[in-house]
Amino acid sequence: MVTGKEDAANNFARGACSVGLEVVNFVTDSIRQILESCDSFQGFMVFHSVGGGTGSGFTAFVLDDMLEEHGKKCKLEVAIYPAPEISTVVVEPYNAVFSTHATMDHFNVSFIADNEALYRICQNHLDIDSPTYKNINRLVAQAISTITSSIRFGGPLNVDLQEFQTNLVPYPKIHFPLMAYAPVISAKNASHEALTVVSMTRSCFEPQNHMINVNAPVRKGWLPGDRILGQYIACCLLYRGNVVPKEVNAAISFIKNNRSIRFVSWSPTGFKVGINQQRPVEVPGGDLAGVDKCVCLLANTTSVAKAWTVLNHKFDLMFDKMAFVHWYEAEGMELMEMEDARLKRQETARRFRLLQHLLDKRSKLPLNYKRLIYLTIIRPIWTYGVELWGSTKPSNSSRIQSLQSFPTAKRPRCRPKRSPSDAVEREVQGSPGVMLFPPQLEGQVWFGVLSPDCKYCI
Ligand SMILES: Nc1nc2c(ncn2[C@@H]2O[C@H](COP(=O)(O)OP(=O)(O)OP(=O)(O)O)[C@@H](O)[C@H]2O)c(=O)[nH]1
Repeated sequence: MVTGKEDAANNFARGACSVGLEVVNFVTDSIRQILESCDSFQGFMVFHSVGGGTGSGFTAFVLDDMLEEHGKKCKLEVAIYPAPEISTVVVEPYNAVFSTHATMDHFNVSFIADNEALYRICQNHLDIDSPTYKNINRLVAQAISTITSSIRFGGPLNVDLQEFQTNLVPYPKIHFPLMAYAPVISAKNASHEALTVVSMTRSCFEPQNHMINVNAPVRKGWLPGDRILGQYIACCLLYRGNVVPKEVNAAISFIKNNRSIRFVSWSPTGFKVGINQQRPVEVPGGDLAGVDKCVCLLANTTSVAKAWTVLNHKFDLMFDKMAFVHWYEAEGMELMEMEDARLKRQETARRFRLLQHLLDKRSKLPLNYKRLIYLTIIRPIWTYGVELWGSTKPSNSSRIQSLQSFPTAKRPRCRPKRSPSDAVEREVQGSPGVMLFPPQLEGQVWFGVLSPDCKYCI
């Protein structure tokens, strides 16, 4: 354990440059010593908040230092993000944006939570009027314990750390899944609750049980005309305790058939499941009741863009007036760096929003915008392979593969009757007679006019 008396005064730059510099060697040496004593070192799990100076700046600094040695190891992050309404630090938006900018390339998966959502869960389910950090930390700890249980105990369907990233991250940098945990029941109500796998799973998908608040109202002017409806891209359901695969399958089909829970159309399997037979353990005398089973949901959903929209807006309000910027400059940060961080953050939020528009069937997005999405996101994935294919049926992958190798060069004016790009094409074909060709056509997207007598045209 490394401790110190001086803090970073809520300043990312102080944690990342001046004060951080004094202790970074001591910290990295301690980490190295721990790693040397590991039998089977899988990767790092980093827990921090991004609102203050130490959690944001110093974490980024230490990670930079460790990168050379352990660049290939899996790095997971559990981060406390600024909540939309409650805030304990004025410069929180700066620290959060700089921290995300600095660590975006280091972390493979970032599980995000915010204190507002955690307070709400404690109030609604544990009947605590004024939750403290102890209450909310215990709740988050239960979820993290479920995530790591497969490393510590055996089970019929174990999930290791590497598998999270493969299953949860469909595109580079879209790696911010939300967390939900069930059951959250207070010790005094435990005897009244009937606990089934279906009910637990369903409650994880209810937005009010998510550990990040994505339901905050988007205020007028923040994102004109942009209604962010969450669509699940990929989910990990990690069960613990007295759970059998048959019950899990029933719960998943219940979720899939529930019309209020929306999934993207292009992720056919959508669920990664882990089952561990070790029952959850409660803190003696704690708020959470002891139960014989639990589930933790990790879900990559487009609704997370809402959280960033709120954060970016707050950042812009201050940065446009250059408010508080001198504190960061005084600690060695340059204005260019700050501007760069803002742009990178906006870019990530934009990518999430693009996906949302593309996937919403009622989308009125202009054709050129959809084409841009196809070019920048979808096509590279199809061309260079996507990790989610690992979980598709072999028959499906060979079909996708064969369609990718379709000798389109011979018929550059037509497309196959059925192609993996159907969903995209349906969206893109906003106007009659316009169509999109498969990605192999000399690195270009082709638009052409349908030929009525061509057997490859629909
Ligand atoms: N969930 C949770 N949030 C916390 C806890 N401690 C602090 N926070 C939140 O984390 C954010 C930053 O907290 P600080 O403790 O000021 O940050 P720090 O990383 O220590 O940075 P400096 O104080 O500037 O060195 C605030 O929004 C707090 O509300 C905790 O124990 N649990």
